[in-house]
Amino acid sequence: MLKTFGKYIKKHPVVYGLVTLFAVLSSGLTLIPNYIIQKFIDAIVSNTLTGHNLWLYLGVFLGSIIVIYLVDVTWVMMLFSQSYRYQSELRRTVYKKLLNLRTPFYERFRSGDLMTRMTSDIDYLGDTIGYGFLLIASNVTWTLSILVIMILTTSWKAALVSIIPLIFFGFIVFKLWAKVDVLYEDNRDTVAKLSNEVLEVIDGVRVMRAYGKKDLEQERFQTKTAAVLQKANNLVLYNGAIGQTAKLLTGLSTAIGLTYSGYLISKGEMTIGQLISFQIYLGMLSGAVWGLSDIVLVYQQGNVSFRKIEELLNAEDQLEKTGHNGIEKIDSIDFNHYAFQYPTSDGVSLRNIDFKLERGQTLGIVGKTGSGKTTLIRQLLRQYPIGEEGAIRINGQQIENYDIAQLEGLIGYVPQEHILFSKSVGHNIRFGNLDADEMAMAQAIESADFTKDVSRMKEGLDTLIGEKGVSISGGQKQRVSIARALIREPDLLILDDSLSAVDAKTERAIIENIQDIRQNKTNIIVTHRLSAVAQADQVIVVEDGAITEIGTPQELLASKGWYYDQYMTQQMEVNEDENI
Ligand SMILES: Nc1ncnc2c1ncn2[C@@H]1O[C@H](COP(=O)(O)OP(=O)(O)OP(=O)(O)O)[C@@H](O)[C@H]1O
Repeated sequence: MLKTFGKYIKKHPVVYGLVTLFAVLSSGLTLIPNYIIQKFIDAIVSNTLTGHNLWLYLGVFLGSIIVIYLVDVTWVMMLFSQSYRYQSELRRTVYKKLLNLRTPFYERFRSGDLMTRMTSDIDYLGDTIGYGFLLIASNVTWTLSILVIMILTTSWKAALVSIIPLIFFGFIVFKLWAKVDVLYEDNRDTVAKLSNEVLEVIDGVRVMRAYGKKDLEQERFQTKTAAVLQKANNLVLYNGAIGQTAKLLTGLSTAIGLTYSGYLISKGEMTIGQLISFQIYLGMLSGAVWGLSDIVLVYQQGNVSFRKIEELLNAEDQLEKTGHNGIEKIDSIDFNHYAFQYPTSDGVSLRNIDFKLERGQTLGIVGKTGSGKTTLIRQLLRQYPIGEEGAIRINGQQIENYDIAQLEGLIGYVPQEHILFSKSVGHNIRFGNLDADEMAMAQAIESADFTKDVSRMKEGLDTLIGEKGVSISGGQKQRVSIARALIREPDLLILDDSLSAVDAKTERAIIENIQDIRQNKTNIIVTHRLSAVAQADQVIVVEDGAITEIGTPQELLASKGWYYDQYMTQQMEVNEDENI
């Protein structure tokens, strides 16, 4: 951490140079009022105080206080505004990293943990570089200045005797160093787990209520907060122990100093003014040492957060690096005896996948739940490392050779779980193509069969849809997501079970619109409802990660396999529905 901070400080030499200069200046100036008090008392005791001297002392005293105030305000302001700048720069860097990481990374890190890193950890780091620098700059220079002035203007013997307990305090703090680090990490991790719990509960609050688990969840939460409290108490115990030890030892230091000073006065080696001044210095020294002990806590807290942020910044998503070949359009997609296994899985999830899709064609992917349909789609989206067996080729070249961002730019993907932002309906659709004009918006909305829904909304496209689209229906969410993909006019459109929440008639209308407006573009439709792929050029049936049937819908019907059985069952269901 210190190395990284050092680099940052070197990058801003003017700010930190001035801050250090002002801190040293302030420490030096802070000693002036005390020195004036010493002079003033000695003048009274020795009966040498004149009116001129009195005004002089008062002037210097007040003047130094004002200058100290101005110097302190300036350097503390400079220091903290720089540490806020550090926080915001770091937050931007971490955010950029998060945007670049892919699925395997997000399977390893939980949302609550990531939130804690983005918020408290970055805050702590900002505090460390700000408050930590302040503690070092002011307390170290202050401690040294006080010691020097004590030795020079009061009694070096009394000064040396009095600092013995303070040296002992430094030793205790050093011993507790490692323990405090462990406690901080423990405490922080428990808080991160709790944040995760809160996020999950908020997400699933409706399910929880529906299952009558509110009280149970409350109890579980209480247990977790009790654990957080326990960890916090451990920390408080150590923090308190350090603080109280500091108080005890500084008290001891004062007592030793006072006794020894009394002895020196009786021997005529110290004046009353020096004694009072010495005691004030000793009080200041105790404060400075107390501040130095705070450095340990600030450092340890910052260090724990630093490790968490470093872990994020160094994280890999286990994906190969992006290729460098550019790609402007997708003319063909070719899976060649391709196999894939999830990094976290024991078994193979796709085996011997072999098919070819030409530009302008529509491919239907069907099969039982959990058979591997989404897994197959994820390969085209490069969400996971490419499997070691076989190949995926686009326009005849291995997919991994292409620049991922360019490839992503050619694909419009509508996932199973609809991710909507808590903004307006219009914003969510336009997100697919920020340059789209009103005509393109209207066209995409019409093709997604969403025009009527918009006209029924009081605020039209400006209707706010709340977090995760809470204020619109499941079918509406699906159609907003489809409109968002269509407005992009992608070379390849992938609908991953994206029509499950709309009725058969709406589904038919959307599929017809898509085929109509997307001539000469490629579509992949993953579905459980076979009617959605009845017009596809090619359909594959996936079972247990392998293609078991492939052909046109008519060919699959004729071969009387799974597709045929499923088709007949679904036809019967449709007939029953129509008869009701
Ligand atoms: N991230 C993952 N890590 C490990 N295994 C996974 C992961 N995602 C899915 N799987 C496994 O891969 C298999 C295929 O899952 P997939 O989601 O591709 O099925 P699917 O055919 O799309 O199912 P559904 O029709 O229910 O959406 C399942 O056995 C599933 O448990």
